[in-house]
Amino acid sequence: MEFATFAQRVAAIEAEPADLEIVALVTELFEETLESAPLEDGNPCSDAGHGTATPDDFDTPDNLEIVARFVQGRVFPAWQSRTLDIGPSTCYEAIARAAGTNVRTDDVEARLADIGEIGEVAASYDFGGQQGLGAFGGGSSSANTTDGTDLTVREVYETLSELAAAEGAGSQDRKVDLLFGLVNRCSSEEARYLARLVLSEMRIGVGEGTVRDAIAEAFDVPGGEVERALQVSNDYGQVARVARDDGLEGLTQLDLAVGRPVQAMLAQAGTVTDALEEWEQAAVEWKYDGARIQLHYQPGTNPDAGATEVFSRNMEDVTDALPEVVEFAEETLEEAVILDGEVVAIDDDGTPLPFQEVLKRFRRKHDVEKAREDVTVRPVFFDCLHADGDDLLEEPLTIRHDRLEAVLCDGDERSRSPENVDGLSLLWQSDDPEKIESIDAEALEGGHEGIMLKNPESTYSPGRRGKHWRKRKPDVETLDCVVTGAEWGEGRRATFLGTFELSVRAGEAGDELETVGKVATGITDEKLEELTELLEPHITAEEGQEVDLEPEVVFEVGYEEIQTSPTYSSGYALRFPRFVGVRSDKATADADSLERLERLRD
Ligand SMILES: Nc1ncnc2c1ncn2[C@@H]1O[C@H](COP(=O)(O)OP(=O)(O)OP(=O)(O)O)[C@@H](O)[C@H]1O
Repeated sequence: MEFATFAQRVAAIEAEPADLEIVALVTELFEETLESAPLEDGNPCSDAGHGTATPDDFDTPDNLEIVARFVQGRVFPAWQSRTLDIGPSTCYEAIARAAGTNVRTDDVEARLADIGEIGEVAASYDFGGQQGLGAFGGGSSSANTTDGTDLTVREVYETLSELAAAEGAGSQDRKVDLLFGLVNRCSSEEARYLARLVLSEMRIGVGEGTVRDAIAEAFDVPGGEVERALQVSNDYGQVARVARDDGLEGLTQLDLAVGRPVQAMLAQAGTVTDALEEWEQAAVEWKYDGARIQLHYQPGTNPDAGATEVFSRNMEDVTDALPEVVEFAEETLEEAVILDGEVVAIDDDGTPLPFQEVLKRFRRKHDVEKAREDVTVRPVFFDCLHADGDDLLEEPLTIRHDRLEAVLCDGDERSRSPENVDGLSLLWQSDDPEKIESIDAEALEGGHEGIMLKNPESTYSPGRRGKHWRKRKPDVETLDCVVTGAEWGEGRRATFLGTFELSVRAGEAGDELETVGKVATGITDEKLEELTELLEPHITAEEGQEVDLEPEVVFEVGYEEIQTSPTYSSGYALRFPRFVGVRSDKATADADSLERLERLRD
């Protein structure tokens, strides 16, 4: 499929306001991939991610798989840790180079400050005159060869894969060269969507539900089964291809794979009364104050050679940052498992430390051993999604928990009481509010955050913030907001960013951002320096003291009240917002939504 055709279809989708029509247009787009040229042989690119995923995951993607991801603004499957790792400046530089010898990166940035959206900026240049300069980029990629043929979605995918693989010295130059090679072959319209794709800003209103419905429609398979297949595979491309090639039967055979992370099940805020009203009994667990982890363990042929991978709740690979978790897995586990849990920082006595301590370790890439000396972590597991070939998502919580307990203690230890099983989160079942209150008090006393109330009968729903898991914390609710702008301080604080603009997710697909306020209180000078260091690389435009920021960093903020307000684009404002911390374990997609803000207001 030509990239120009893709850009044209996507433009029509973007212009369409009605949800049902959008599904119809995405369905047509998927059907159209069938008519486009079949796979070229000998394609050098591999879809391999890492670890122990099944061979299915290593297939070379075809047009449908690529398009099913591109249309959602993704290049690679959600479960892969692979990223393009392109900052906005790389993209601006490639656009400037392709736009002509007299266009500089500054010009692109100036247009962005003016227009406010990178797609529109890219589309405002004419790249046609540069066709003969393809070799300029010096890359070997097909995108850099200018044989006069039109750019295809496959070439875009291959070049972006090559770009993602660039590492080490000179890799940034290589990325610019490769991207330049692509932009150079684009029409203005193609450049619009290419720029948005590489900066993860597709935002055409196509959410996960739209793609699910379009796959069901295009290949005549039940939506429910598509949904299940998406949950276990976490790959829209693969599910679309299987639905097309093997229909319903193929979809039902898609299973979890050790090494391929699954989206985490999430919780709502809740009370004991609500839980007991809805369920006969509640499963009660401590709410550990750490960071969510998903552990994948595959035993090796020799007992010491098991493969362990640890993922964050964003499915990022955090294995290297958490050697204690790897050691725990190697010492404790014997069968292939996928476990869901929390990694908690502890002091020398094993008492839990506050959440901010875990973050010092969580995504660390350098000096892990040194950091380990300063902060010790330990894993606690509360769910088992897969054990020894059995997928357990459809099993009730109590069965999954029993399996978890069995996995965490070997044969001899089975008789031990659960309290003594290392790494096991305890679970009590009760219909007695007083008993639950006493578990809560015990949790708080033990340094935990509160309790979780879970429906004992509930299945595991990846990616869902449903009613079956409720969290009960003594604090008032906080909001996790995306930082979309900031202001340089004054006087003593002139070199620090000081006031931070906060936004929540909005729109049908949750991929738009609307502002809700600015936070400036609750931040020490030391913290401001740290935040400036964190945010400065994400500045996209500056005017006077104000800066625009790429939406990459999530702040947890407290507030006294949510008011309606014409000042911010969401229509609401946080009253007395207060900085609580950086949620470095969260991506923009995990930030709170306008819908939640409205719910909290009620
Ligand atoms: N026993 C437990 N069962 C499930 N989740 C737990 C448990 N103990 C701690 N947690 C943590 O609590 C989180 C559930 O709350 P929620 O889904 O709202 O996540 P969140 O947005 O990170 O919320 P919060 O800021 O309250 O942690 C889980 O993601 C997990 O990290």
